[in-house]
Amino acid sequence: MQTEAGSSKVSNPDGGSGGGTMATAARDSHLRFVGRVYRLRMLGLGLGSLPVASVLYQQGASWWLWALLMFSGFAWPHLAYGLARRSLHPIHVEYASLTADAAMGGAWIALMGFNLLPSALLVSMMAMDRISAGGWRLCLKTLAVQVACCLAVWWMTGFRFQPASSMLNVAACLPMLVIYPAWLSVVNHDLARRVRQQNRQLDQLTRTDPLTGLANRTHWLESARSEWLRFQRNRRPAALILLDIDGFKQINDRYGHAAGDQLLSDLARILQRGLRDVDTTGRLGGDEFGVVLPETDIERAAAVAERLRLLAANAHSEVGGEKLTWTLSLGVAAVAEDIQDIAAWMRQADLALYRAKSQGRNRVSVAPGRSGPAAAGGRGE
Ligand SMILES: Nc1nc2c(ncn2[C@@H]2O[C@H](COP(=O)(O)OP(=O)(O)OP(=O)(O)O)[C@@H](O)[C@H]2O)c(=O)[nH]1
Repeated sequence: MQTEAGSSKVSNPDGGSGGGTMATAARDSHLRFVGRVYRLRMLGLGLGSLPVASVLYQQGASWWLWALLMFSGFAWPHLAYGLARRSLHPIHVEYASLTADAAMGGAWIALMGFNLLPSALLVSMMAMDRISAGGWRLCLKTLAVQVACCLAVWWMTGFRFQPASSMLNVAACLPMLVIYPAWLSVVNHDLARRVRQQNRQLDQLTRTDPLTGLANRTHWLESARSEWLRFQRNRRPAALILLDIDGFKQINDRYGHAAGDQLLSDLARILQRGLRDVDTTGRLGGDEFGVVLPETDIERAAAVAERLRLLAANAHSEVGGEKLTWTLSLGVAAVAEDIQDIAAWMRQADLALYRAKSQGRNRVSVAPGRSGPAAAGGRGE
């Protein structure tokens, strides 16, 4: 509850600057919060009525106090829910209702003559509820209202003070004592689980290219950097492949941007099928993709690049009922002692890719390194 209550501070229910969608999302989130508080209020006030009823019974209370108890215990939760749901600002109405809950709690404590156990139970359960809904700030704010209301009613009822709790009072407290904290824990646990799940989804979104589902540039570079670091520490081999669709601009111009997008997705599928799970494939931007190959020397990386080239050359994309064939150019570079950082490693692979393009495209070019001079794979057709 804390999370959604907190979100009200940044959202704009009027939709002023954030637009209609944001306002609707904020309202939905506030209504979910209202719904959760409604269920808790029904349970809490319903169970809380029992100890109060036990004290009223002992006092031989008048009918209007019983009527008031029926209202606050069983009618008020529905009224508060209806008011919040109908309001343009459900969150504001809900906070007002939470404050009213606290005021009623304070009044009942005074009306019970501070009967010790029921009073302590009401104070602690309401504090738990407030902290869960809005943190310490809401708790302290409503506590002040609770104390003020308690003192006012105490004064109006002639400062009655009967703190002794009977066995009946103790028994009447038990259902609330047992059920309410357990229920609140379930609700909070469920909420924490949902927040964790949303964080995971958010994390996934920030790492993924939305069109292809591959790693985005930032995530891919992190992966390349960790391989570079592993080489620095343990001298474990690794290689990068940078690849680019040949003449992608013409394909876009001729068949349209949507066809180009489809081709990018097809390429992503080919790369995922043609590589190991430990390899990281990412879209670096436009039609440029990269592969990080851990535990792979330059010869094996060149063979992998050649396999990808052939897979792409033999595949086709369906564009408007037409079969479209396309090719890749690929540059390969292995990590080596003279590569000072990830930017230098990328530069090597990029130069190799540039060479593959300038030598006629649809080919693999390997960066010159300690393993030998620059080499280029053939067209294969
Ligand atoms: N469909 C589509 N096109 C994109 C996207 N991002 C970039 N592009 C286009 O990709 C094209 C890339 O063109 P270039 O960098 O000239 O590459 P190319 O045409 O493949 O030329 P070479 O690489 O030299 O073979 C540009 O026309 C971009 O507008 C995208 O997300 N979807």
